[in-house]
Amino acid sequence: MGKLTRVCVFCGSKSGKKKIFSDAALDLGRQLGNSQVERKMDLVYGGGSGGLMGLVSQTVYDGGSHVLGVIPTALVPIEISGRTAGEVLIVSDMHERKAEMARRADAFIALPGGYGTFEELLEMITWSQLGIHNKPVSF
Ligand SMILES: CC(C)=CCNc1ncnc2c1ncn2[C@@H]1O[C@H](COP(=O)(O)O)[C@@H](O)[C@H]1O
Repeated sequence: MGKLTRVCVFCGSKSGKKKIFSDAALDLGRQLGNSQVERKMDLVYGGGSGGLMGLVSQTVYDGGSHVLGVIPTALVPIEISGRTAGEVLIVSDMHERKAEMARRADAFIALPGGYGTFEELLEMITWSQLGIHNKPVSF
């Protein structure tokens, strides 16, 4: 396995009811963005500006790592309100979004989320099982 430089994080478009969810998002964001930490990495994520997605992306960006959000055109008005942290790649549909996220990342991490997070995580696990990629998946 090559060096891990860019991680894809799947997580909720909402913050959820428990503080522990946003604590986990902040903690991961700080580790990825912090140059003092061995795990400093760039971020690929779903591009949303709210919920845990917004929290992780802003924290990684504030820490100084590169952030790329990948979002389908149709979801821009739904998942982006106000400013997003870092660069945004607008794609045509959900399939392209997942394919771009998978292609651009060296590893995948899922944080708490809803059905969307679950779907993304399971797809990366099944792609690994089928040998479509050989990248670590953690949750
Ligand atoms: C059309 C199609 C292929 C649907 C498959 N379903 C999905 N595939 C990929 N990402 C998704 C899907 N459903 C929701 N998401 C995304 O997953 C992210 C987290 O959603 P959630 O808050 O965990 O809920 C959101 O950005 C949401 O847009």
